[in-house]
This record gives sequence, C-alpha cells and structure tokens, in this order.
Amino acid sequence: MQQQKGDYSRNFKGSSRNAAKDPSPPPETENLDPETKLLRERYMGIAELRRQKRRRTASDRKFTFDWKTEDDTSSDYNPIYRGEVSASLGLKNTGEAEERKKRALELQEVPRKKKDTDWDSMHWSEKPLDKMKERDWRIFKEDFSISTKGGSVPNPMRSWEESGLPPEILRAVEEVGYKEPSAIQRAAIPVALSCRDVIGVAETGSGKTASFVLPLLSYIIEMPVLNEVTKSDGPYAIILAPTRELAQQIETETRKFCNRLGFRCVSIVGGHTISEQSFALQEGAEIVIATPGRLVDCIERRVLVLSQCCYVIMDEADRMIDLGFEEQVNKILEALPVTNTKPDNDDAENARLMSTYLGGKDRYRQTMMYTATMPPAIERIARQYLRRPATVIIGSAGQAVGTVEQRVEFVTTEEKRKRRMAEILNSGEFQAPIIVFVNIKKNCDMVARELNRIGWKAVILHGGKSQDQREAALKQLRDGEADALVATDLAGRGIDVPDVSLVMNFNMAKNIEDYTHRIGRTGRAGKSGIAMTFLSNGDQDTFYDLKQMLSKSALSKVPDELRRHEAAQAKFAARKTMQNIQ
Ligand SMILES: Nc1ncnc2c1ncn2[C@@H]1O[C@H](COP(=O)(O)OP(=O)(O)OP(=O)(O)O)[C@@H](O)[C@H]1O
Repeated sequence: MQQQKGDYSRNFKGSSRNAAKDPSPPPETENLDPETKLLRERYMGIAELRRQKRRRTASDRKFTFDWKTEDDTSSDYNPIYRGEVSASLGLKNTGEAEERKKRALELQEVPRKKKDTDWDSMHWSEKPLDKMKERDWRIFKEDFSISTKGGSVPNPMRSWEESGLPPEILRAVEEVGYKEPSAIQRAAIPVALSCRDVIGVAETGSGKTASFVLPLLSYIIEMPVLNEVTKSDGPYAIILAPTRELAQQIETETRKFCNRLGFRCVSIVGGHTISEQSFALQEGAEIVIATPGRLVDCIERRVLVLSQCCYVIMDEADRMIDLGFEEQVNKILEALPVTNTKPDNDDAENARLMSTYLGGKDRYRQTMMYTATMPPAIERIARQYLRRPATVIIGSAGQAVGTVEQRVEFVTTEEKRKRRMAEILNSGEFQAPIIVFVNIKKNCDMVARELNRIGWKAVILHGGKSQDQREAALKQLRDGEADALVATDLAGRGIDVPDVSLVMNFNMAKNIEDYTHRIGRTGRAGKSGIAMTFLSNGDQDTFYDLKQMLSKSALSKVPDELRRHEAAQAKFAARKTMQNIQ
C-alpha cells in the first residue's frame, strides 16, 4: 500500500521516538515505496547523530568543533543540506534550503553583532546619565530617602562629577576629602544651582552646611572679584544662624572651601566687640555669616553694607524665629538691594538674572532655608521669605538621626540622676567626648561639678558665659582637653563636635524639636551614637512625640512606663482639649 504523502508526520513521529531507543527501522517500513524508504534511512542518520549527542556528558555539551567550515562533510550524506528532502517537506523552493544553509554558514563566520545594550535591565549606578529614565530616578530617590515638592525640581546628582559645580569647586571638594555627596547634598545642590529658592530638611549631622555653601560658592565664582572699591559694598551673600556657636561652626565648614578658592568669609556674632568685627570686614569678604541681632547692629552702625548682596541662607530658620529674631531677619532682608517679589521668571531667566552683575536693575534675591526639623513655623516663614521654593526632604521631616540609639529612663530627683549618670559613665561603655544637656544655667554648674568628681573633666556652655569662654569651651572639647561639655539648648543646634559617643539629657528638652537637635550632636556624618534621657512627670508634654520618635527608631525601645503613660496616648494639645471637655 502506497503511503500517502501526508502520512509522513505519523511515521516521522513513530520513527523519531523509536529511533531514539531502537536503531533498526520499525517493521511497518517494509512496505514503504523506495523513495520513502530512502527518506526514512536518511532520517535515521540524523536520529543517530542526536542520540550520540544526548549520550555525551554535560561537560562535552559545549562543542568546540575544531573543524573549519570547509571541512564540514555533512552535506555529503545529509540530504537536508542538499535540498533533496526539501520537496517532500513541502518547501516551496528547493534552493531555499541551500540558501538558508549558505546563510547559516556565513553567519557562523560573522562575529555575533553586539546586541543593543539592554539599558532597562541595568541598575541606575551602571547607567550613563543620558540613559537614566524616570523610573531610575524614582529608584535613586528611594535609595537615598529623597523626596521633593514645589513644581518641577531638578533631578538629584549621582556623584560630584555630575553635580554641575565648576571644576575649581569640585577640586576643593576632593581636597577636603568628601568622596561621596551626602543625601541632602545630592538633592539640594542641583536645585540651588538652578537658581531656585530652597527649603532643605535633613537630619542633624547630614551635611546640610556644604549643601548650601557649595552652590553659593558656584554663584560667587561668577561674580567680579572684590576690589578696593567693591569690597566696601559688602558681601555677595549672607548666612544667618540662630546662635553664635552655629555661626562659627558654619564658618569653619565654609572656610574649608573658601580658603582653597581664594574667597574670604567672616562671622559676625555677639560676644566680640564691634570694632573687632569691623576690622575683619575692612578687608572685604564675599560671604558674611552672622547671628541676626549682631548683623542688624552692624548695618545700623554702617559697619556693614549689603548693597551687592543677593543671596541669603538661613540655617536652623525655625530656631531663629523661636528665639524672636523675626524682626531682625525682616530688617536684614529690607537692607538688601533686591527682593524676591520680582515677577515670576522661568528658571533659565532666573539663571541669567542671578549671573548678571548687580548693575542690572532687574535682579531678585535667592533665599534658602535649612533645618533638621519641620515645625509648623517653617511653613509660615517659607511663605514670608521664599519665592516658589523647591522643598527637599531627606527621610521623614523631623525624624531623629537614624544612627542614634535613643534610651530613656524615668529618674525623678536630681540626686538620683547624678547617681545614675555616674553609674552610666563609670560603666566603661562610653568614651570622651560626651555632651550633657540641662535646661537651666544653674544645673550646668551642678552637673559639671559631679562630672569632675567622677573623673570626667567638664566644660560649660550657656548664654551667661562670655563669647570667649563659650568658644574656649568648644575648643577644649574638640581638642581633647575636656571630656564632657555641659550645655543648655544654646549648643543644641548645629554644633559639630566629631565622634561624640553619648548625648545625655540630664533634663529632657522642652519640645521634640529641641530633643531632636540635641541628640543630633552624636551619630553625625554617618557614624553611630547613643542618647540617654532622664524623664519625670514634669516632661509629660513631650511624652506623646517622644514615644512616636522612639517607635520609629529601629535602634531604640519604648520603655513600658512611657508606653503606658496617660500623657503618651495623645498629643499635648489634644489632651488639653480632652481635659477641657471633661
Ligand atoms: N559629603 C560629605 N562627606 C563626608 N563628610 C561630610 C560630607 N558633608 C559633610 N560632612 C561632615 O559631616 C559633619 C556634619 O556636617 P554639617 O555640620 O554640615 O551637618 P548638618 O546637617 O549641618 O548638622 P546640623 O543639623 O547639626 O547643623 C561635618 O563634620 C562635615 O565636615
């Protein structure tokens, strides 16, 4: 019986499965016509080849045939290459198989063309900047806990090289030793360079100072060099800070860069005589760092003019308002030659305006505010002083430093607190320097005496001390001549003393913002630290916020006495309302 052409599939199926096990042709082939029999026998050759291939071990799988293409003899006995079978396989044109085989052999000689790089499957850190897509930027911001608001905000910078800072400034950054930008620097510097007003919120010790100083220097480097005439016109920029210590702290950080770029920065703070400070200003300074009170004093006495100042930075702006400096801040802004109420220009226009020398009348002020916490006052201040600000927040605003383990204990009397403090410091868990916060000046002396008694040389920092005494105390602590600093909230903000191992709140801060700034004196620049706080019922206005903060901290535990305390169940304001209702 002549097998119908269409029946090959059945035989093929039967044959290939059997061929895999039994090389002899199956019995039904006895009745095949010669052509089909020939076809069958040739396919048996292919099945045998496949069987041999399957018998080889995995290690042989990577065949490295050492024969050249012209040695390939398969076309002699394998009809599929010769096209004899193509007709029976229903291929339209027997030459097609030949063509396909020739093409296949040609391709074997052509090295594999590199596939288009699959950029989408790469991590943002492996991509060139021009291949970064919206999704990559979203992942990048999540990696650094960056969130922004305020219209279209420039993308963060992935590295110093991509910052857009001038090469001279990048060289200074490298010499200072900042290998990688911190999160706030990555996010805030590109925004500031786009001439936008900025609100920067990042935890204490996260590098906020450099995040506003570097773009400021990038602006100043474009301005004419101060000469004998223009230096009397005053600085190109002012940086306002709520306390003398923070102002001097910012000066130290700013000088790291100014000294390498040939710029001068001068701090104007209380505690030094006006003549001392006017002498320092006579040499001219591109940047003046000041506390608001003393700066207003210098302006009113004509010791300082701000006739070419178009750049204002407010560090710890909420604290400045808390300390009652709002009136002085307003006076300072009124003394500038520009305001920020110019009509809203687009950002390119802003860049032109800010780079134009002061001669042009259509200038406006660039203003920035930085803080580690975000109390309601910040929103009000921002509306008053900033123009279309971009807000950059690292982590959740007001979050305590993630590197600080926060411990709290209920210790009610001063005597018990002194004994407990001695126990903790004699345990050997902590090494100098440490900082101990109290709420009133007289407690400074009392705690310092106790520390000296147990062998921890203590220095004191509070508003009643002269400026020289305050600066000397900080210097002794930084230079290792003292083991402990006992301070009121004066030092709570911004003071940067390297490697503080312990912050102790002998008295709990009056509010959670001050508590956050205090404990931020340790765990800075990415290092870890411990904060220990003594509580009593007198601190219950802070219990709710404190419990929330401890709960969010991966390193800290909420003691049962605080967790269960009635005052920790609702915010102070809400509790007051409930009491009034009862
Ligand atoms: N990119 C960086 N790489 C390494 N160290 C840095 C970097 N930026 C800043 N620092 C260092 O980190 C420390 C803290 O910086 P800075 O005082 O600016 O923090 P801060 O956020 O202003 O703190 P605070 O909120 O207390 O004012 C400083 O000693 C500074 O030199």
